[in-house]
Amino acid sequence: MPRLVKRYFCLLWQQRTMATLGLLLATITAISGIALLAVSGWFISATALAGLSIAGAHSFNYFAPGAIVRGLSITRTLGRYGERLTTHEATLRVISRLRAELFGELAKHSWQEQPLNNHDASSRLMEDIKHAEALYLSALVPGFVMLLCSLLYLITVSLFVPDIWIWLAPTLCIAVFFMPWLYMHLVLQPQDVLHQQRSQQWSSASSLFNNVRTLILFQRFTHSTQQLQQAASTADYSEQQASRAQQHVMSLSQLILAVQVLVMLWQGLLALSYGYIEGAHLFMLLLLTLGVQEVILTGVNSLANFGLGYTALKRIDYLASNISKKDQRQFVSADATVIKVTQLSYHYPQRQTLIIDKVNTELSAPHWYWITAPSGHGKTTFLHLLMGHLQPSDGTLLIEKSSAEQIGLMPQKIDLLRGTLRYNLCLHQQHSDETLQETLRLVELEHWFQQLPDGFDSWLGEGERMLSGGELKRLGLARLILQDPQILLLDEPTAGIDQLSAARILSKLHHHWKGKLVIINSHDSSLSCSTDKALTLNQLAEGVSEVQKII
Ligand SMILES: Nc1ncnc2c1ncn2[C@@H]1O[C@H](COP(=O)(O)OP(=O)(O)OP(=O)(O)O)[C@@H](O)[C@H]1O
Repeated sequence: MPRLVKRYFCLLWQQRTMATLGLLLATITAISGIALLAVSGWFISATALAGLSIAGAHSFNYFAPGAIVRGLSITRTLGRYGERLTTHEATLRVISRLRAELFGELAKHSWQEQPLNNHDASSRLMEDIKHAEALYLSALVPGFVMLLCSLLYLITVSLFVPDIWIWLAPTLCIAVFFMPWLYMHLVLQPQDVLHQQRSQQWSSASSLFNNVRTLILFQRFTHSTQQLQQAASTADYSEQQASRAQQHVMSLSQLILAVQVLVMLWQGLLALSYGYIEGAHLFMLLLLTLGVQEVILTGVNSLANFGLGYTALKRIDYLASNISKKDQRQFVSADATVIKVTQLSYHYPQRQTLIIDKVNTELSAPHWYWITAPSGHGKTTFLHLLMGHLQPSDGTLLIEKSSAEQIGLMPQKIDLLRGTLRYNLCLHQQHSDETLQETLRLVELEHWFQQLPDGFDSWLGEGERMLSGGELKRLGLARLILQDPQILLLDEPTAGIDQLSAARILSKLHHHWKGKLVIINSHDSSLSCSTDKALTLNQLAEGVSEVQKII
């Protein structure tokens, strides 16, 4: 059994009192509903028969059945309220724990390795979580009620008409087991595929709208809209198929239930002709059959929902167990900050070729290392391995006299958060205005800062004040300066900044980060200082690379 399925039932077990009470009340509600229909039907027909003669009308006991009908009606109402309270409470408790655990696991996801954050994948995930959460409320409760009511129905009718269960059991089994299976395969699974198609369509449409200008510029707009239309008509066709299948399955269900009523009527009439039962009882049994069928019709979806929920949990489990890799970097105490890389190899899960292959090197503070290599040769990948965002396929990364918190990365692409400049610089940390001003001076953003209307409280981001490419890089550097880690990893820190400014900023940072270990990915090693060291990532053969210390 998949780990998450076990975990789900474990969480449900923790709420067993509430969940069992919910099941019990749901069963009581359903049974009293069915009984109400049957007894009131019998009561009406028995009263009518009694009313045919004066003696019968006088001798008939109206009070007992009347009280039973009233009692059943009250039980059903109370049961329904109680059931809602308990089942919803239990579901809420299980869901909140399950969601917290799932999102906790997903937070460990290595976004570099699997692009889970794209619309298709996240929409699929949300749909799966929804199906999984519906397990108790939409599958277990109605499924349990359906099975129990069907069993009690068989026992009850057999008490009145012996051996009738032999005739009714096959149709009941088809309605209870085969129809949910059919419903899942013909209706729910195509609907699942449809959800995928619609979400792909949505992401293509949003990509189209976001890139209208580029597409028009390259004269590909008409082509893209045609593709979108094609995707839309495929999804429309799937939707038609799914709704047609749903109609067919529902008609088949009705047919099976009609057969069940006919079997009941046929066997009941036979029993009546042999004098085993009275007419009023036969009428009651027929109403009982109709009542049970209502429960079965709701239950059919529930067993199908169970299948969907189970598959969804299995899928999330697979995802979670494949993404939460343990940090393989080893941190040891020592006198100096050193990174020892031994036989380090890495390949992205989607690709078989190694991006980094058996790399051996030692990088120590207080030095600046410049990694230069042609584009696409794994420089960024190497930094993400050092940062712990990616885990090595092979080899070891030993980091001496430092901890995971003491390693900071300035990524190639600097994201601007929609918020104030202070928020964008501090990222939820506290720094005085003097420190922020000093930092802006280091990255030469002080002139830009002076033009801001509200100083550090000026809003930045889409629709507000945007920064140029070079200014964004400086903001990224400023964030790292404020974070102040022991080991600094800089990915293209000066791209987009003019050479003179870049040289000035780096010279200031050399002074500011004195004593630290700095590793830079850059295509412009001419900016390096005479004391810096260079590393080249040489691609030796297809997919084979090596870090080589050349100075
Ligand atoms: N998330 C990913 N999934 C699969 N392959 C990837 C992923 N990220 C990068 N790659 C591939 O790994 C290789 C190395 O990429 P990387 O970004 O490390 O190169 P780089 O040397 O930093 O390039 P650049 O100088 O252009 O920034 C490239 O061929 C790239 O296509």
